[in-house]
Amino acid sequence: MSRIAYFGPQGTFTEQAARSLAGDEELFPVETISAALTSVRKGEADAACVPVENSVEGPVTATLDGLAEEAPLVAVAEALLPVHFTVLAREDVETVRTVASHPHALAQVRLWLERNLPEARPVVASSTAAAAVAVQRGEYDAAVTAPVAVEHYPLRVLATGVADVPDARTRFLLLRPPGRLPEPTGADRTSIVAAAANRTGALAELLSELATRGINLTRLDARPIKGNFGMYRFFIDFEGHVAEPRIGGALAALRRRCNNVRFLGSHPRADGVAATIEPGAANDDFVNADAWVDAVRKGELA
Ligand SMILES: O=C(O)C(=O)C[C@]1(C(=O)O)C=C[C@@H](O)C=C1
Repeated sequence: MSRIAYFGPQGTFTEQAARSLAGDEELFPVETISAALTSVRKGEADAACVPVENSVEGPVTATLDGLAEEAPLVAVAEALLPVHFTVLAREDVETVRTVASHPHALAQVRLWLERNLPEARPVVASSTAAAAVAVQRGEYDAAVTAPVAVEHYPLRVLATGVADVPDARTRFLLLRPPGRLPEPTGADRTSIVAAAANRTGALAELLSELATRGINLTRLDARPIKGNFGMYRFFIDFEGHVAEPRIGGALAALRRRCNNVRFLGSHPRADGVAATIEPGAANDDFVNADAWVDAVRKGELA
């Protein structure tokens, strides 16, 4: 049976995302994002489920860095979860003095903590569920967790539905080694990571390859190339599927221009939003234009 490694332990948001993406695969938790990616690279898992971006706190850098380095992995599916938290504490705690969670979770409840647990010092844990485990062990007084965590960690519920920003969401990826790609649906997302050359206008040139083909970006993040101070790689997500001529053409152009470009997948969007098509930038426009050039080359048209 195939297996999906997810960023755990049990009771994380990532587990919920993995359950929503899994078919009959067996799920197993690992302690870190990097361990989830490694288990696929080593063949211990067929796929990994990890968070990639949050609407309040931005990119999950461990995922981005882990995808840019070592053996390639590609995203074949994504999940988008609404994020509101439950705050759990040990029964014996009267005043909460320490509250643990994943850094992305703490960032999403900063105001709530200041107002409701003013004496609590925030402490970073490897995940929301790891924070609940630490509270059970007596290391901290309270944890900011996913709502499902209470089913795994019987702690006292101090608050539910906690979120500084209503409608916060996190997007998760299901990653596999390169192989067959999901079919295009018309509402797809393609992801790449590219290192632009270190010269004036290099990033603008790279982005213009997408803009001139009418390709709408959905995310752009820069991450340092470790060991090269001042050098960055760019993670770019955009609408469309590599099977489409305009997307294929853009990737070929980026391959020509960039020091380094890695394909990170084309898969259906979880929100089902169809790609924006600018006038003259539909797939048929590209196919017809190529057919015209072919005919011109053969002397059949002018
Ligand atoms: O710790 C978890 O429960 C996770 O799944 C990680 C994570 C994240 O990395 O953003 C997922 C969703 C929430 O935004 C908080 C934490």
